[in-house]
Amino acid sequence: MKVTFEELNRFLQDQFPQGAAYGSLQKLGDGWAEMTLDVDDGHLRPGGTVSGPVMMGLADVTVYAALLSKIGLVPLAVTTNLNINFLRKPQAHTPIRAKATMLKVGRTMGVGEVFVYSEGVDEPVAHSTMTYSIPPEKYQN
Ligand SMILES: CC(C)(COP(=O)(O)OP(=O)(O)OC[C@H]1O[C@@H](n2cnc3c(N)ncnc32)[C@H](O)[C@@H]1OP(=O)(O)O)[C@@H](O)C(=O)NCCC(=O)NCCSC(=O)Cc1ccccc1
Repeated sequence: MKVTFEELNRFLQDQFPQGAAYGSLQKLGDGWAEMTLDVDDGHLRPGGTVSGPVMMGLADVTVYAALLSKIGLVPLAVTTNLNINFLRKPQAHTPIRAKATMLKVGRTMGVGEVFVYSEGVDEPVAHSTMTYSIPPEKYQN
């Protein structure tokens, strides 16, 4: 593991303070991460359900966290592909939780998957796969 929970949390707070709107880091392991988001009125769409971009944003930053656990604090690692299936309707005003796992991390790219859950419901509300591009060393800081 290239970074601890505390180091990554500090990095996110310093470099990406607006990221709190996407979710907050809860757990970090070697190649995996969990983040949650407290759902409020601003996250809802017509019909009173959590909007797709909200779930997608949480999924994206959770894979970012899982990737950084493997490669260290690399700000310019960027998403180049994201597929998502919205599987079930999340509960309104109930936190959503994302659990991301890296499937492969190479020199130039990382592939991860993430499940999104609505708290209190066992089955996932969304599933996403993502590819991140890892910059060459000269662009890593
Ligand atoms: C850069 C690249 C991924 C690849 O470029 P291409 O031209 O296809 O390939 P090329 O190899 O020619 O490279 C050209 C030059 O670029 C440099 N280089 C720099 N960085 C990288 C890198 N990472 N990967 C690779 N290269 C990198 C590289 O060294 C080279 O420099 P050089 O000519 O040798 O000196 C491009 O397709 C792109 O930017 N796509 C859009 C991605 C995007 O916007 N995603 C969404 C926002 S992120 C998000 O939302 C998630 C999030 C949000 C918030 C918080 C957490 C997570």
